[in-house]
This record gives sequence, C-alpha cells and structure tokens, in this order.
Amino acid sequence: MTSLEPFGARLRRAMDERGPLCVGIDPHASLLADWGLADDVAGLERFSRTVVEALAGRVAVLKPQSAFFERFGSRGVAVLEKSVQEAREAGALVVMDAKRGDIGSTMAAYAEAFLRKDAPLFSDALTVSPYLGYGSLSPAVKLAEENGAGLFVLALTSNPEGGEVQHAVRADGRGVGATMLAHLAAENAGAEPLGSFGAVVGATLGDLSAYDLDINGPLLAPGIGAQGATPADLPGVFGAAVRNVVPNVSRGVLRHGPDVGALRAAAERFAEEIRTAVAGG
Ligand SMILES: O=C(O)c1cc(=O)[nH]c(=O)n1[C@@H]1O[C@H](COP(=O)(O)O)[C@@H](O)[C@H]1O
Repeated sequence: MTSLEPFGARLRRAMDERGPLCVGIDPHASLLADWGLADDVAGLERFSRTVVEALAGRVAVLKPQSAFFERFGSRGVAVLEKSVQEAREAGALVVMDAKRGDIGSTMAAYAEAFLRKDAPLFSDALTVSPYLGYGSLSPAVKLAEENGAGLFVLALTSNPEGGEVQHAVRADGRGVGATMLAHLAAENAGAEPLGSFGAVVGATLGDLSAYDLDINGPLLAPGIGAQGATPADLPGVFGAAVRNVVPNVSRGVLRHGPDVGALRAAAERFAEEIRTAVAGG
C-alpha cells in the first residue's frame, strides 16, 4: 500500500486550494426532521450522502461527528464508513470527530480503528482527548505518523464548561490547556509546511493572547454559527496564528439543507467571510 504524504502537508495544500473551511456532518435528530427525513438509518444515510455530494468536492475538510452515527448501532457505523470513503474519494480530507482518549494500551486500539490505512474507518485525522495525560496519546501519534494521518487534540474547547479543566493551573504555574499546546508544538517541531498534530481551540473563546498558539500545526476552531462565534471573530481570537486555523461550521451550514445548492451557497458564504476576515487579520 502506498503511504500517504503527511497529513499536515496535505491539509496545508487543501487549505491553500480550497480555503480552510471545515464543515461538520452532524446529523442531529432535529436536523433530520427539518430536512423531512425520518430519524432512522435511511434518514441518516440520505442526510450524510447529501452533505458529501454537496461539499466534498469543494471544502478542504469534512468532519463527521461519530456519535450521531453510533446512535443507530452497527448500521449507523456502516453509513459512517461509506460517508468517510465517499468524502475522501471526492477530494475532501476527513477529520473523524470521535474524541477518543484512554490509557495508552487502549488508545492503541482506538488508533488502529481510525488511523491505520487499511481500517474500514480510516480517516485523515481524528479528534482526541488528552485529559488522561498527553502521553497517553502517544500510540495514536505514532500510528498517525506511520500512516500519513493526523490528530486534533482538545486543548481549549468551545464550550463554557471546558474552562474548569483547561484553564486550571498546575502546581508549576502552567495552565493545563497551555500545556497541551506546548506538547503539540514539540510534536510538530521542524515539520514543513505544517505539522500533522493539531489543537482544537474554540472560536468562541475571545482573546487568547495569553496562550502560545504557534504550534506549527493546524488549529481546528469550532463554535462558528450555532455556538455564536462568527468568522469576523477569528483574527481577534487567534492573532497571527489565524493562518493555521481550520474554522468548523456544522449546524450553521447544515440548517440550509436538504437542497444541495443551498448547502453549497451557505458554505460559500462562510468561506467568503472567512477569507475576508483572515485577509484583514
Ligand atoms: O472537536 C470538535 O470538533 C469540537 C470541539 C469543541 O471544542 N467544540 C465543538 O463544538 N466541537 C464539535 O464541533 C461541532 C460544532 O457544531 P456546531 O455548533 O453545530 O457548528 C460539533 O460536532 C462539536 O462536537
């Protein structure tokens, strides 16, 4: 099997060619209803296929949220597998949003599930939680490196509750979220044009100038649209690191379905606002 170019290099190129927007595939029950679909596997499949058809040839990244597929058991996971494969074939990079995190020996199995090139759910990158300790992720780092894949590590999440963990200060005076960013900067040191080990940093968080976001890796920024942040907020939140930001919008785009043209138009509006904000930032 031919090995893939490192994820960071593939992502940089996709961002340059298509713009940095990541659209989430989040088939909420309420969205299925809004689209006139039943809350069942057939509805899930139609929803996911429509998003892939509308956007996989256009946006840099699609991010399926695994929970919405797992909700339907093995048949939902089969839909997820198919969606990942179709999205990748159509040219999008796929970030699997499964937020895995466990002791190292179990983490190795999660990594096998998503990051080994011949796994049914192989994805270009996986979201992971470092809150069992950053070092517990090392089997995933290793497997990602071997397979040209990447990780997005939860550092400073978009939800208001995240602060009680991520803003906590360690005995040595360093913040917990800042510690995760420092681990990622070390992981990505020397990688060109961009490292493969990204951080998740919410677009909702306001001024982050107290944090060193210069990790030489991508910054996945959820929170735009339904959670209240806008593309215009990006330069203020990310400062100079805005050039490495992959802004995620899920419901803000998906609520425009099921019409393929309307989904494309919504994604294009966000993409244009992001271009304007980043160029001025
Ligand atoms: O890792 C993520 O993608 C993520 C991290 C985070 O801090 N906040 C966050 O909202 N997300 C995900 O990003 C998506 C945001 O969806 P919308 O609020 O609908 O745009 C959801 O799939 C969340 O699970």
